Amino acid sequence: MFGFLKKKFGKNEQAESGQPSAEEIVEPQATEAVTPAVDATVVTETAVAVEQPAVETVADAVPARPVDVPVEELLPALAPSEPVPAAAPVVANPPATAEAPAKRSWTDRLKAGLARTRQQLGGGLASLFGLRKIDEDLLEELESTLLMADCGVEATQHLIDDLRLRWKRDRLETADQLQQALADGLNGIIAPLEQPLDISSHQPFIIMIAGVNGSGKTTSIGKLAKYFQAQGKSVLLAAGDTFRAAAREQLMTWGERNNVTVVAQDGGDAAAVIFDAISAARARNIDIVLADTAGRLPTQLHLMEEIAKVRRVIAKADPSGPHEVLLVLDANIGQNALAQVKAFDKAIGVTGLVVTKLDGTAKGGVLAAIARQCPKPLRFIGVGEGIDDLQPFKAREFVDALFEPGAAAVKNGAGERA
Ligand SMILES: Nc1nc2c(ncn2[C@@H]2O[C@H](COP(=O)(O)OP(=O)(O)OP(=O)(O)O)[C@@H](O)[C@H]2O)c(=O)[nH]1
Repeated sequence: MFGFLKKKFGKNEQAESGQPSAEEIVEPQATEAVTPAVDATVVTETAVAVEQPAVETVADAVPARPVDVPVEELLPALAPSEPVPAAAPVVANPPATAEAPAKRSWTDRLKAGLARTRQQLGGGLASLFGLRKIDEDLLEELESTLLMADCGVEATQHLIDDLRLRWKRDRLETADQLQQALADGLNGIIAPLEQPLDISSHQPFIIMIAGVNGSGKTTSIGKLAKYFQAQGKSVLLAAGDTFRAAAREQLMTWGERNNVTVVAQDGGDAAAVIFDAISAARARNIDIVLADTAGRLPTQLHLMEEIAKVRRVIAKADPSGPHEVLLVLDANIGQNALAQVKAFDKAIGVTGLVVTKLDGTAKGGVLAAIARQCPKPLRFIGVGEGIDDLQPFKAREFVDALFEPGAAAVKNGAGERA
């Protein structure tokens, strides 16, 4: 919490005019393995791209790069002898104990992560259902419970209407039956959000990551890098959060952990870093580019304009890109997520969502609100800080974790209609 505040304050005063000082391509373990010839290809390709007339139209976004500058000057960190900056923490082998909790299955972690929302929803329902008969008063109380779990007015109304219908039509009597009906109703609402990200259409597949300060962008990039690597894909990270000094190091740490190349720059222009990262990825036949961006609030209009520009520059680097614009939402913000989706969508055309920190909140119902009011494919959900704590969203799995079968009856020792 305090760390978050610290970061937030450190970043709100973002300098917009910083120029790049030193650009780096950091390859945690493979620095020696990359031959100068490969590096030269990367830079050459970058230079060629810059020569294209179209790029000149975004000169305001990308610092002008003389095309005849020697390779070493353009991207000095490409030289194999260049060491990783001292400021970059090296976590090549994180302590085994740090990863130990991640040995639990995803289902277990999801259940544990959703404990607070389950307590709000499932537990709240258990106490509602357990001791009384199903009637309109109970439905009314249920409505409040759903609203308190941040399901939002629209989704809540929909769920209650659906429940009333099932209660009468299916003659529901027991707490478990009602809970099951609610689970089915919720599943019906959020199932359309389940649209797994297909990265097979382009190579490199460029994923731009956006969101407000501290929503979990950089952490999610680290987790995604591991996730995609596990699918047999090669990944390159672009340290496009050039405003917060620690963000670059944070990304490098994730790069170290996953043995993934990170293209970074000491300060300077996010668009330029991402542009170069795309060129590097193309030269190296990388499958996926994960491009970080600085956090910003939708109310910071100049920063929203800046991120729109970053998006345009990505399109200059690859006319078909970005192939995915992921908005990272902190589940703790509840209903505010809706405003964030709308604002970022307007600025950069959001194509998918990541909802993080579902483990720290009782507001997991916000997924229902998103599904009803601003449906965007929910690609991934995060339920913890561990590297494996981010996985593709699966509606039924989510609902099952929220409503464990039998919870209502067990919790109260009585599930039958009174
Ligand atoms: N509990 C929990 N913490 C998370 C999750 N995802 C991210 N975090 C934490 O949230 C904090 C902020 O994450 P960052 O990845 O730095 O967020 P960011 O959006 O890159 O931040 P800025 O660059 O400041 O905008 C870190 O302490 C993360 O460990 C999650 O799913 N659960």
